Amino acid sequence: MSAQLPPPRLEVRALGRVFDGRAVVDDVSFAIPAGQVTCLLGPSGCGKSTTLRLIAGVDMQDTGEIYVDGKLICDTVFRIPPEQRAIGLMFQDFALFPHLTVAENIAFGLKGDSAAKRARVTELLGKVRLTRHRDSYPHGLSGGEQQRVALARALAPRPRILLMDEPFSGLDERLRDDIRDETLALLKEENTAVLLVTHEPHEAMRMADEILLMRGGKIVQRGAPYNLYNAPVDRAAAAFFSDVNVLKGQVKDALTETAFGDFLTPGHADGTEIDIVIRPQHLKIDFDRAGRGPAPTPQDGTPARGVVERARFLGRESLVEFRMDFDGTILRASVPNVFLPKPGTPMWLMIRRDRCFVFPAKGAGA
Ligand SMILES: Nc1ncnc2c1ncn2[C@@H]1O[C@H](COP(=O)(O)OP(=O)(O)OP(=O)(O)O)[C@@H](O)[C@H]1O
Repeated sequence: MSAQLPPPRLEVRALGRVFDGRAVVDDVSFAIPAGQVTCLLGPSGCGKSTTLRLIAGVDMQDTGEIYVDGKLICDTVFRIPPEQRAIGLMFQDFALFPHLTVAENIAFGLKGDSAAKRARVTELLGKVRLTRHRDSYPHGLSGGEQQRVALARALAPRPRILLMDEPFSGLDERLRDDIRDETLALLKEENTAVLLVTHEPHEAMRMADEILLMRGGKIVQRGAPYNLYNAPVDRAAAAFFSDVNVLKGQVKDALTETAFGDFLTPGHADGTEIDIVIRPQHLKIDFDRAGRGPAPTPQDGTPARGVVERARFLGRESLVEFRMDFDGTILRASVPNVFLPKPGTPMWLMIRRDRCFVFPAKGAGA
């Protein structure tokens, strides 16, 4: 007999919320199993926090259902109140109780006998490395320490699901990556199902098992970070994760001609406007040899000449902007380490064909 998979910890089906006649959350469906971190990623105003609020039960959807461990907790008529949903919450401002000690803050949502409560608080204090701050008050702690108290408090009652709304945005930029990594390790240890809302692609890439990319109330793409970065559904999805260059062209006989050679664009009618999208790190640069550039290759197509407009050192890499001879377009190339050619220097660019994304210009998603 085959073992049956448990239902997902959290499942939402066709969730919708309308404000002032506008669908702010529009047909959103997803599921999160135990131990998985899912990031709801998107620009400001796309409906991330509203989705979280519906799941938390502080707002009610107009359409759709929410399930925890396969049990319906809310549809448009039936609704389990927020405090009975076994859902933990953690927000940007941490919302610690200032008049309670660290241990009392962590114990706040715990039920049961006091020995069990004390044991759970002691366990979590150890896990978030705050044992020596047990009797301190929140105002005496650093931002990172306060974040760890908030995390411990949210996890203390062993919620089935933890909802996190921009939980790192109030922290010092230099600390954030370490705190993200520590938080992720603890979430995995506790085997929690996590829905984390963020507008930062870097954070989603670092934290998520699965990313739900949201735009205009809808999930436009979902998948592992690698897949979203390397196979975006449209130009806006590509541009959400990094700066991009866009070459424009028009389909003729299943090909799109550009200054970098022809691209195969099958399945598009003649005359369709095409965007060829390429990230700056996938441009190759070569020197100009008396007006000549490198030979074309199947991988990189035809080189095109440009002139350095400006070059900046950004730490790990240098960003060089070129004004291209073919039509004055500016293209940006990212080069590891220090590469700072002088403005006006002629150079040749090639684009890595295997790293280009081809989209019809209509429906660019922007
Ligand atoms: N109670 C409300 N009444 C009317 N409009 C609302 C309400 N709550 C949210 N909105 C609108 O819904 C849209 C989505 O808001 P939401 O807070 O979910 O976005 P978000 O993606 O979380 O953005 P941010 O990262 O800026 O918080 C916004 O245009 C917002 O103004």
